[in-house]
Amino acid sequence: MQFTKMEGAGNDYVYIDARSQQADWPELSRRMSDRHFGVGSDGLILIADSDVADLRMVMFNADGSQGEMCGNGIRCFAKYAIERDIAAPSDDGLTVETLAGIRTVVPTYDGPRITGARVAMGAPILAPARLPPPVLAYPFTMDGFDLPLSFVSMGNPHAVTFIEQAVAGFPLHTVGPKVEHHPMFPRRVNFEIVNVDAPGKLTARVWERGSGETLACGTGACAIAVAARLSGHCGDEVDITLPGGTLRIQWDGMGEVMMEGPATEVFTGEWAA
Ligand SMILES: N[C@H](CCC[C@H](N)C(=O)O)C(=O)O
Repeated sequence: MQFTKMEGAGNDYVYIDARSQQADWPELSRRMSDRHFGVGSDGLILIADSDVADLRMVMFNADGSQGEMCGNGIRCFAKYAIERDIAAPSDDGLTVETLAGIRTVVPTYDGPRITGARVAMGAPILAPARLPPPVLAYPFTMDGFDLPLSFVSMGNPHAVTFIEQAVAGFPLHTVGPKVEHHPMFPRRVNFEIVNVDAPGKLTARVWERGSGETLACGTGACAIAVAARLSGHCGDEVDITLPGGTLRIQWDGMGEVMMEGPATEVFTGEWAA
């Protein structure tokens, strides 16, 4: 089975054209994501046909669970589809059906090559089930750390915390899974820790639901930007520096969140297992 490895700000996925083939995709994501016995990736992304958009993106985390949306992934998805003439973007961009809704991706070019994209990521959802929105700085502690949480959904759930301690030294690999699996989050949660370096300049790390720490998270960066603006840490535009790269996010406090970032094809291969 042919696959293509791509990454957006270091958040790397295996891409497979599934329009005319079927497989046990959750199991394949688990096996292909393994960084020793498989290809090595944060998960699997399928190109599929859609009745309501140019194409449909189906996304699986490394543990085989399905994510509603993937911000870094959708930029690479658009590059994959356009460069292989699977779909042609209109002047408004490529429309992609996801479980979070239809998203529009506008590719950015360096000559003939697509090197990134600008994505309309939808409006944030601030109302978790049983708490009055917006939920900012919800009192929460874990392993002795004070981690006031802001809840933001971009179609997938995020819990964002702003901390004084440098995120680089935070024990994310011990605290992250405990937040991801906390009973407060019946569908688990993506967990972001953030430093406010300066107005409009944030540094963050992400523990992703179903994949562990990734080098970047597109929906997570959007959730961070929304929580930061609502908390007074930034205005309408913010650069979020993650271990794998920097994503530029814009949100005017009302409409859709806009995300800009890179998209890179690394290699193609044949899955033999
Ligand atoms: N782990 C996420 C899906 C991938 C999101 C992330 N890689 C992105 O770029 O948005 C979830 O289960 O909601």
